[in-house]
Amino acid sequence: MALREGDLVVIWIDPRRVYLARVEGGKKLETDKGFINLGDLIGKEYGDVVKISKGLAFVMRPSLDYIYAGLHRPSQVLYPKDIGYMIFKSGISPGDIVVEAGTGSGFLTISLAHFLGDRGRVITYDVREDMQEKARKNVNFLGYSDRVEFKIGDVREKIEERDVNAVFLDMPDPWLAVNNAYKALKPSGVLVVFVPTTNQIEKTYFSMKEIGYANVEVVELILREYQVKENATRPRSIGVAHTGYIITGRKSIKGSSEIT
Ligand SMILES: C[S@@+](CC[C@H](N)C(=O)[O-])C[C@H]1O[C@@H](n2cnc3c(N)ncnc32)[C@H](O)[C@@H]1O
Repeated sequence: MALREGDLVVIWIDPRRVYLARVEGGKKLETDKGFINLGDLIGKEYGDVVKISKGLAFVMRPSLDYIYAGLHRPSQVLYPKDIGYMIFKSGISPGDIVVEAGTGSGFLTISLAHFLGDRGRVITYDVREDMQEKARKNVNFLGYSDRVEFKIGDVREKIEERDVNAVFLDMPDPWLAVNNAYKALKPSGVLVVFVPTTNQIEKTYFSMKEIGYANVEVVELILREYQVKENATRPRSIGVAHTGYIITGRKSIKGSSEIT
């Protein structure tokens, strides 16, 4: 289908130059490899290769991986390998309602909104208004504003929602919020927590067990990227060595003391 004014596109020049933009008459995307007039994309199609001032660019339909690469990130963000597993373990489906804290740059928020679809809803809390303003820009830019509700609030003190399908916590002291998450969840709903250090695991794990979560598990996902060269294919020597740990558990209405 031909591209129209307002369509979202990924402009791929090379692996280190991937840009997220909207087709817009009179607007330019400037890069160190040349510029592209975004209005010139009207009538082109996803998959086309177009001329830019100093070479060529591939015009792609935005998928979550390139949306991720193209957005601004004012805070430490979750990595795709962790987000993928967190969504998988949460048991959520399109159309579900989830609560999240903290919003940060909104990368998990966006991934959840993308996955939950038009009928789904993400209620995202942060204590910092400035963080949410930046995340809101990312959410609006992607056209997901109807799927996301921003709330300023400390989830250690209160989570207003009830009967939600899943709660996601990426904040410094999640063990102080697991009780409020328990109250917010539907029976059998899943709490998913991300923490970067091992001392946070123990505090979170034992708080969850004490409150009555069942199936409490902790994992770390290790991702290794490869460079592929003839007769020299091997793991890349640079990359992200550590991200964090994922703790998951389900709300059990009877309490989890007899269930491990
Ligand atoms: C590491 S960032 C979250 C990044 C986010 N998951 C992403 O992928 O972009 C942590 C955020 O938690 C917020 N935060 C810290 N304590 C909180 C609390 N008690 N309640 C709500 N938000 C909190 C911080 O202001 C910060 O924006």
